[in-house]
Amino acid sequence: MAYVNPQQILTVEDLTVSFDGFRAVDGLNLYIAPNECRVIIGPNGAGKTTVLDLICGRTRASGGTVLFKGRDLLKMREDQIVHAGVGRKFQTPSVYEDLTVLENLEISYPRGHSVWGALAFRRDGEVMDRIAEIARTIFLADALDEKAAFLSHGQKQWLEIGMLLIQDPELLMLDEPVAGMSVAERVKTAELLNRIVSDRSVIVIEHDMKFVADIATRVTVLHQGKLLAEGSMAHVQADPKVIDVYLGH
Ligand SMILES: Nc1ncnc2c1ncn2[C@@H]1O[C@H](COP(=O)(O)OP(=O)(O)OP(=O)(O)O)[C@@H](O)[C@H]1O
Repeated sequence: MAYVNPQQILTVEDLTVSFDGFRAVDGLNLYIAPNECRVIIGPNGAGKTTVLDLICGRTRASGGTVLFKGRDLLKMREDQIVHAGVGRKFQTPSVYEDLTVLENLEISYPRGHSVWGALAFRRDGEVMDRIAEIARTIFLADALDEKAAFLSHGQKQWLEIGMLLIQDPELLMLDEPVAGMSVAERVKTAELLNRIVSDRSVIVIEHDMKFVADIATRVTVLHQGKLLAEGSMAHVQADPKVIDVYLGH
């Protein structure tokens, strides 16, 4: 059994992946605390999305360690990682357009792994209470019967976050969640993330620095697959290396 540091929910050490000899992520260390919102920033191609792909099992690492509550994620399949409590949202929203908000949340409700569990699923009180709670959290309580196709882009992003939240992940990873959102939607998304982080840790990849300032507990700056800087928003914003490769552009 690996040593579990209660100060960290996720321990990433010396994480490396090479694509045909090119190191997209190169010896990365990352330590995520419970109830932390960590924002990863950096120029295009820095390796940000690849880091999330490695943590969620979508891409296989060439080397290093990824421990989630002491469990070695690099030895687990993508579905096992989800089941262990790691949720991942990709950049483009992937909701079921033909289903209503309620149905999208309902099919995302965890109900065990067996086929029988899925078949025996009922809209019981517990499930409906949870759906109502999540719908309030994602600002869609009044849109439960709306088909997802008719939602705005921002609302689709929130719905997808809700589909992850209903599984109650202890670590939620979001890739550019406010891309394409209006200013008002960005403000509400920051409010949403600040609320949900009281029950879990969140890792967000983001380019909008106003949004980063609104949500980040700490900021990690990647450059060419390596850690360039880390700390509070004020700390990384004042770092000449960060200004040079990213913020100054
Ligand atoms: N499966 C892959 N095969 C080959 N190269 C890849 C693969 N995935 C990522 N890369 C390369 O790794 C580098 C890092 O890509 P990644 O998408 O992680 O960067 P990023 O920091 O998320 O960039 P952006 O801000 O543009 O999304 C890029 O040069 C990319 O082309």
